[in-house]
Amino acid sequence: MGFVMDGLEAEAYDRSYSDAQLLRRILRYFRPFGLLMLVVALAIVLTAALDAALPILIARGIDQLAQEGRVAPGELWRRTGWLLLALLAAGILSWTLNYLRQRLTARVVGDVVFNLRKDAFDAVMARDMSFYDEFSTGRIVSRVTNDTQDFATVVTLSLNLISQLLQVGIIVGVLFAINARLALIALAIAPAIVAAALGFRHVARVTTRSARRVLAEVNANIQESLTGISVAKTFRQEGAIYGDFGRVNAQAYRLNLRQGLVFSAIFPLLGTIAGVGTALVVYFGGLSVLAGEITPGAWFLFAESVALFWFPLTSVASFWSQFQLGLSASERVFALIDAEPRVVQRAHEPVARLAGHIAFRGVDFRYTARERVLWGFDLTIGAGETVALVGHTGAGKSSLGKLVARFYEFQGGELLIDGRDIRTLDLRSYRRHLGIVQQTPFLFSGTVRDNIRYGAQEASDEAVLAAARSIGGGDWLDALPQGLDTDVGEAGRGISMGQRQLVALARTLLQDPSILILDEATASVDPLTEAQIQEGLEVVLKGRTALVIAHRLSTVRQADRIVVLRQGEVIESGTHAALLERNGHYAELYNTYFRHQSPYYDPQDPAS
Ligand SMILES: Nc1ncnc2c1ncn2[C@@H]1O[C@H](COP(=O)(O)OP(=O)(O)OP(=O)(O)O)[C@@H](O)[C@H]1O
Repeated sequence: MGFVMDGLEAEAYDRSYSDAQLLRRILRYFRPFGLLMLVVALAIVLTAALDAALPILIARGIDQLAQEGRVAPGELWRRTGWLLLALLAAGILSWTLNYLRQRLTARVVGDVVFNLRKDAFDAVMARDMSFYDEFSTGRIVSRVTNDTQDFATVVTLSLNLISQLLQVGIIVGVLFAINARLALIALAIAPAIVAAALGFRHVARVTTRSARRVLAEVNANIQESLTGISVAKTFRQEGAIYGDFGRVNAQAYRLNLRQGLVFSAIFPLLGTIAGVGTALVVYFGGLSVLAGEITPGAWFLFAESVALFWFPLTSVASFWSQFQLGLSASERVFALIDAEPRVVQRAHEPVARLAGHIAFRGVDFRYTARERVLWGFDLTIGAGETVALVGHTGAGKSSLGKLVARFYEFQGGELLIDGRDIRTLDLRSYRRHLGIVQQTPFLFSGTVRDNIRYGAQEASDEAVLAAARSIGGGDWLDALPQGLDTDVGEAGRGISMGQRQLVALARTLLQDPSILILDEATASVDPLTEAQIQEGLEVVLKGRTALVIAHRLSTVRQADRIVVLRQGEVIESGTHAALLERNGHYAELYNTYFRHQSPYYDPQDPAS
C-alpha cells in the first residue's frame, strides 16, 4: 500500500484474537439480554417466513389467473380476493414484526455498546501513567468512541442478514418442492457469489483496518494541536500545525477513497453474476413452462427468487467486510481493555492511617528500556519530615514523587511506606492519604468550590470555605469575581495561574493527606500571590511527610533536610546551613539558582 499506510502501525498493546475468541467475547456482552434476543430471533424468523410468503402468494395468484376460463368467474374472483387479503395481511404483519425487531435490536445494541464503552473507559482509567506517556490520547479516544460504534453497526447488520438468510432458506425449500432441476439452476449462482465474497474478504479487512487507524491518527493530531495551541501560537507555528493536519487528513482521504473503491468494485461484479443467473432461470424456466413441467406462477417464483438470493448473498459479500470491520473494531477495543498493566500490586491491603515514613531500598527504575533513571537508590524519609529535593533538570526529582504516588512500576529493590511494601497496598485507600500538588495544577471545569472539594466529596460547604480561608488568609477569594462560586473554565484557564495554585493547595489541604508530593511552580506570580502561596504551603506542609521538588529559596531554607540529586543518585544531604558550609554541589546550585531570590540579594556582595 506504500506511502498511504505510512505511520499507521498497530499500538504496542495491540494483540490478535482468533475469530472464535472474539465471537465468544462479543456473545458474553449479549448474554444479559438473552430474553430480548429470543424475542428478536422469533421476530426475525416470522418476518422471514412472511417475506418469503409474499412472492409465493403472488405466484399462486398468477396461477389462478392463468386458469381463467377453466373455472367459473365467480370462483376465480373469490379465490383472487382471498389471495389479495392474505397478501395484505402478510405485508402488514411483516412490517409490524420488522418494526418490533428493529426497535428491540436498537435497544439491545445500545445497551451492549454502552457496556462495552464503559468497560473500555474503565480500562483506560485503570491504566498506570506509563500508558498515557506511551500512547496518544487521541488514539485512545478513537477506540472508546468510533470503534465501539463500528461494533454496534455490525451487530445490527448481522441481525438483518440472519433474517435475509432465513428468508432464502424458506424459498429454496419451496423451489426444490416445485422443480429440483430449475432450483439447482437458480442456485448455481450462489457459489460464484460466495467465492467472490470470500476473495473480497481479505482486501476488505486490510483496507478497513487502515481506515480505522488513520481515523485514530486524525483524532490524535487534532487532540494534540488543540492541547498545544497556545504554544503553537506563541511560536507562530500555526502553519506547521496546519501542514501536519493537512498531511494526516490527506492520508485519511486517500485511504477512505481506496476503501470506497474496493467496496464499490464488488457490487457490479456480484450484479453481473446475478444477472447471468436470472437469464438462465428465465430461459430454462420458460422452456419448462412450454413443456408443461411447471406453471407460469412457479416460473415467476423462480425468476423472482434469483433476485431474492442475490440480495442476501451480496449482503454476505459486503457484510464480510463490514463484519471484519466490526471484528477488528472489537479486537481493538478488547486489546485496550486487556492491555497488561505495568503497575502490579501483589496484594490489596487497606491503608487506614499513615504515619508517612518512606524508605527507598536499592530501587532500580527506568521509564523505558533505553534509559535508567534510578539504580540501587536508597533514601529514607521520616514521618512528618519535609525533604526538599534539588538537582539539575533530569536528575530524577519528579521520578521519586511518581514512584511514591505509585504511578509507575519500578524494576528492582523495594519502596516501603510505614514499613509496608508499596506493592501490597490497596492503591485507592493508599492514595486517599496522598496529596499531590503539581507544578501546573489541573482544575476540572466547574466552580472553585467544586475543585476544592474534588478529593473529599463528603466535605461540607463550611469545611471547603475553611480550607480556602486557611490558604493565604483567604484574601485571594475576594479577588475572584464570585468567590467560591467562580467558574474556573476548561482546565482552570478561566482564572490566573496563581489562583489555580491556591485552589490546588486548598484542594490538597481539604483532603488532609499524610504524605505530600509537591512540585513547586516555577512560573512567576505577583508578589502578593507569591506571599499567599508561600503561606498556603506552610499550612499544607505542617505535620505531614513532604517530598518537595523545590524551586523556592524559602522552601529549601525551611526544609528539615535537603537532598541533592544528580543523575539519579543522592550526592549530598543535610540542612540548608550545613550544605552551604560544605560548599559542594548544593552551594553551587544555591549560588546559580536560589540565591537571587533572597530579598537581601546583592550581586556585588558574595555574602548576601
Ligand atoms: N515519562 C517519561 N518517559 C520517559 N522518560 C522520562 C519520563 N519522565 C522523565 N523521564 C526521564 O527520566 C529522567 C529523570 O526525569 P525527572 O523528571 O525525574 O527529572 P527531574 O529531576 O524531575 O527534572 P525536572 O527538574 O526537569 O523536572 C530524565 O532523564 C527524563 O528524561
